[in-house]
Amino acid sequence: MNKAQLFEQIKNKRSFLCVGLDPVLENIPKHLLKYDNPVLEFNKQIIDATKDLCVAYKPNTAFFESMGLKGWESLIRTWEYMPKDIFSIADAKRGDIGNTSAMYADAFFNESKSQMSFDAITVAPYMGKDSVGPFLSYKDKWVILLALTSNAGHSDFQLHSTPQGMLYEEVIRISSEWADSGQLMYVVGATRGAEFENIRRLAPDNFLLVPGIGAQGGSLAEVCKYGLNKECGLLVNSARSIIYAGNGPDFAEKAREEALKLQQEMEQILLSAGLI
Ligand SMILES: O=C(O)c1cc(=O)[nH]c(=O)n1[C@@H]1O[C@H](COP(=O)(O)O)[C@@H](O)[C@H]1O
Repeated sequence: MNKAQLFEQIKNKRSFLCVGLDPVLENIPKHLLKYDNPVLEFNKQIIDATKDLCVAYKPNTAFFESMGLKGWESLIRTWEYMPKDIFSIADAKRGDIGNTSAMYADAFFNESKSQMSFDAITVAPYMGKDSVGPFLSYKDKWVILLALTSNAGHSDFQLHSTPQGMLYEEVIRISSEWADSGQLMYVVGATRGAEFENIRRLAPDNFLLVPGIGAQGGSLAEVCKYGLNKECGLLVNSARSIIYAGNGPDFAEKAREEALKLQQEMEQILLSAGLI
């Protein structure tokens, strides 16, 4: 999916919500345990309940990898089940020397090898251009580079001063020479609302993947104040606050109610900004 198609979807659905699919077997409703693959059933029902309200799904691969063979199967089947007009993000946070990154890229982009072909993957920038390049060589796919993350530990490295500015600013400045805003997005945590003005100066046209709304306490209004651009430019992710809104037989309806609240808030923001 290209940038224009993503923006079209945002306008049509009046939403820039990304639903995080981070299933934990112990937390999913007990009545699903009778299914052969409870995690897959959980994901399918969440997708059915939210697909008209969100523009992206982001399974975090850790939640699948931790379940071994069955987990990989759940990830593949979940990807297959996602409507293909919805942006799909493999939140895998990969990055290694070039020939290894090429294998990671195949793992999430090359359907003929791995049975999955996500639209985007999250990538750690730490190892530099030759580690990110193999992901970018898939020209119709997106790389979402970690810039300023939502966790407390972001200050350990990302806020360190360099002669040119903070390290996360360098990540954005340097990486923006590797690909344009049609292929490169950045992760910026919602918990860093005040930094969005600065980030938009460095990356005016890139989409930003913004996790940290909901369970981590980030504010949608604060993110949007400076984060919106002329093509919306934001994919705001929430996982736990949506997928675990309920844990009884009506969990999917509860998830929908939470997603709807966010979609309605987003609709007002898009209207106020004159984007719809
Ligand atoms: O890359 C990410 O998605 C990510 C980056 C970041 O800085 N913070 C962050 O929370 N995430 C992911 O976003 C999701 C947040 O989930 P909730 O806090 O449950 O909404 C998890 O899958 C995290 O791994």
